[in-house]
Amino acid sequence: MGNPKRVPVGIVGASGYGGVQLIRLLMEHPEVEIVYLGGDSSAGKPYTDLYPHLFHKVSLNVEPIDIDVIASRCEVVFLGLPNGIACDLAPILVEKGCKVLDLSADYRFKDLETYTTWYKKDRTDQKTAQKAVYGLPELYREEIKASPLIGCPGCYPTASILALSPLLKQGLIVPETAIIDAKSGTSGGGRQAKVNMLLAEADNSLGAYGVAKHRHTPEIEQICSDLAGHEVRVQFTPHLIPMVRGILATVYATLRDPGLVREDLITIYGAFYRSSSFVKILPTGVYPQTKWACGTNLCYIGIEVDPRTDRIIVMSAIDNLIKGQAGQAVQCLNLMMGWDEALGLPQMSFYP
Ligand SMILES: NC(=O)C1=CN([C@@H]2O[C@H](COP(=O)(O)OP(=O)(O)OC[C@H]3O[C@@H](n4cnc5c(N)ncnc54)[C@H](OP(=O)(O)O)[C@@H]3O)[C@@H](O)[C@H]2O)C=CC1
Ligand SMILES: CC(=O)N[C@@H](CCC(=O)OP(=O)(O)O)C(=O)O
Repeated sequence: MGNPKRVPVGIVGASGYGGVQLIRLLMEHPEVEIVYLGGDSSAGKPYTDLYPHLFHKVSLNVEPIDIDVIASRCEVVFLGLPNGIACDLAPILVEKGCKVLDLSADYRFKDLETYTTWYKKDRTDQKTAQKAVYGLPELYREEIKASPLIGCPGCYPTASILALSPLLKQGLIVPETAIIDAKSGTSGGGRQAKVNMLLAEADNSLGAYGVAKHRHTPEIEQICSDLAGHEVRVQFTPHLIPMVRGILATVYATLRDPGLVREDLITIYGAFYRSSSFVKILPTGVYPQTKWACGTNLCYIGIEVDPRTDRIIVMSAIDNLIKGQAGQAVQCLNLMMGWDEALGLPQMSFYP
């Protein structure tokens, strides 16, 4: 029997990287109890068949995805599934009174036409999608508190948007000049086997992919447009880098006022993120490394200005599986439940 005071939580897609990261975080969270783990091909297996090192922590089996079972047992449901599946499950779960946090792209877009264009899936859940809030607490804290359904951001958008937000909100850059050059570790691609993620393919190499067509572009543009108050287009290029965890996004943009120096911008960023304890603005001349963020829910931001080109260069580092995925979802849950936003979320990496 579990502690009856804890909130019963289910994880659908528990066998994936997002799922196992949620388990790690939620097992240390004082207010919740995991009561359901759901999967597809892994259904029926003891969870520790999939992640044997957790044998002393997790005794649950993976169960088939049965919406009535999930809704009857869980007050909160995390969906860590491939894109295009949550939109069939979330409307029913929300209708049955569950709070839902979707890790996929299904509830990130206000405009479902944009979703359909990029994700090639027609949607019939417009009513549910309207209730969804983009799960980036640093920008939408109050909206998250009031919503039953959170569309948690993608990993690249989290790093990129946190780097650009103060600039766009305060009109400090020419928005169309923004270029995002981002690198991700291979866990960003999930646990399912893919040829480009084989050690022999990815190790000792670095390359771009999805150039001028990655699906995170419209997601980043949606939030940038919201911040700027008009439509914004950005150039986003992701790269796969031979490490397991972490994203480094380096963002370039032209400053409207060439008189601004890096110390001014560090002050502006510090003020913008004053109430956001997970965003760490680095001091003058310090640039972030992914290792500092790995294992934490932090986003480290370093700022530089090149007076020869009048460009600002903002470097943003996160752990793609924590601030870029499972940790951010737990941060949102804390807000939805009225708990301390930082509850159960790690703030110190294992570095060095
Ligand atoms: N990895 C990352 O850095 C980030 C990922 N995301 C997003 O989070 C979501 C989960 O990602 P991640 O954990 O990496 O993915 P994984 O590939 O590691 O896991 C996918 C999960 O979905 C289940 N699944 C696969 N196909 C189906 C299906 N047809 N029906 C039901 N369940 C299915 C799998 O179950 P089984 O194993 O039992 O078949 C598994 O539990 C994705 O939408 C991803 O885009 C968001 C931010 C960052
Ligand atoms: C390295 C790698 O493959 N990364 C993934 C991004 C993961 C993610 O955040 O994807 P969603 O928007 O689907 O949630 C990719 O580029 O497809």
